[in-house]
Amino acid sequence: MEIWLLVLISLSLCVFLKALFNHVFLSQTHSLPPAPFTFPVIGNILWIRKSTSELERAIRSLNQKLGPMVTLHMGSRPAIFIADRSLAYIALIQKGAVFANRPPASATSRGLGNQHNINSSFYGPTWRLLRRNLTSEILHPSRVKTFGHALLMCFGDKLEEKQIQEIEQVQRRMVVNINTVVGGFLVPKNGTVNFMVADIGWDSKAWEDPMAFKPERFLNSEREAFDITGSREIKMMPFGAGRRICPGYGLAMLHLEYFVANLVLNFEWKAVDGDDIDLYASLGKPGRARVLSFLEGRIVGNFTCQSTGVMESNKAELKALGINYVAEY
Ligand code: HEM
Repeated sequence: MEIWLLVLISLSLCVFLKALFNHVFLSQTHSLPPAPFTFPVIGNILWIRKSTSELERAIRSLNQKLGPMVTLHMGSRPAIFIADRSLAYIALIQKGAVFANRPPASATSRGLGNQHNINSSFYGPTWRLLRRNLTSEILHPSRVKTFGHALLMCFGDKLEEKQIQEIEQVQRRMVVNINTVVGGFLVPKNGTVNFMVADIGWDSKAWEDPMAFKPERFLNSEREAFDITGSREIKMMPFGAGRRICPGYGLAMLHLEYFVANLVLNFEWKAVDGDDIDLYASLGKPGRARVLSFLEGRIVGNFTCQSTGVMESNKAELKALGINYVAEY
C-alpha cells in the first residue's frame, strides 16, 4: 500500500477514535458547570423572559456563588456562561476550532438571510469564503485607505436597528459541535457558550485598578500597542477572540482613534476643578500633546481632520454622551 494512503488512513482513524472518545467518555467522566436550582419548565421560562441586562446581573451573582462557569437551562440546549479570562483563552484560542461555530438561527430570524452572512454562518466553507472575501477584498489595509467616508457605514445609519440587535444577540455566542472539557467541566455537544465580556475585562489580576480611566495602561514597558486579539493572553475582548474575532477590528480601531483625534484637535482639554488629573503625567507633556503623541503614526494620511471649529453634529453627539466642551478651537 502506498505510504501516503497509510498515513491518511491512520490520521482518519485517530480523528474518528478521538471523536468517539469525546462523545462516549467525556459526558460520563465530566459534569456540566454548576447550575442554580430552578423548577423544571417554569425556571426555564423565567430565564428566557429576562432582559439582557437582568440576565447579566443574575449571572454575575451566580458567578459569585458557583464560580466562573455556570449553566442555565434555557431553551432546548444548555447555555454555558464563562466569566473568566483564562477559561476564555482555553476555549477561544487553545480550542479555537471547537469554539468557532454559531448556534442555528431562531425561527424568527431565519428569514433574515438563512445564516448566509458572515456573522451568523456556521463554521465551514461558506463562512471561510465570506471571511476571506471580507478580509482580503474589503478590509485589506490597501483598500481601507480608499474608503474615507464609507467608514461610517460600518457604524452609522446604514445599519438598521433590527440588524444591530441581531448582531448584538449572536455576536458573543458560540455553539460546540463535539463534547469538550473546559476548566474541568463538560461543554456538551450542541451546548451554547456565552462569554461575559465585561467581567472578563475587569479582572484585577490582569489590570491594576480595572475601573479607573488610565489610557496608559494599554502601553507596555516597551511602549508597544496592546495586543487586543488576545492571541497570547486574554485581558479584555471587545472584539471577541479566536477564529470568529471581529475582522473589522483594525478598521474600527482606526475609526475610534480618528474620532478621539478629532476630539483632541477640536477641543481644549482641562481638568475639572478639584480633579487631580495630572496632564503632565507619564509622557511628560500636557494632555493634548500627550494624547496626540499616543496617536502619532497611527492615523493614516488620507483622513482629513476637522481642525477648526466644532461641527453642530459633533456638539449634539457629545452632549448626548454627557461631554461638555470647554472652548472651541
Ligand atoms: C468598535 C467597533 C466594533 C466592535 C466593538 C466590534 C466587535 C465585534 C465582536 C465582539 C464580534 C464577535 C466576535 C466573536 O463572535 O467572537 C464581531 C464580529 C464581527 N464584526 Fe465587528 N466590531 C466592530 C466593528 C466592526 C467593523 C467596522 C466591521 C466591518 C467593517 C465589523 C465586522 C464584523 C464581522 C463581519 C463580524 C463577524 C465575524 C465572524 O463571525 O466571523 N466589525 N465584532
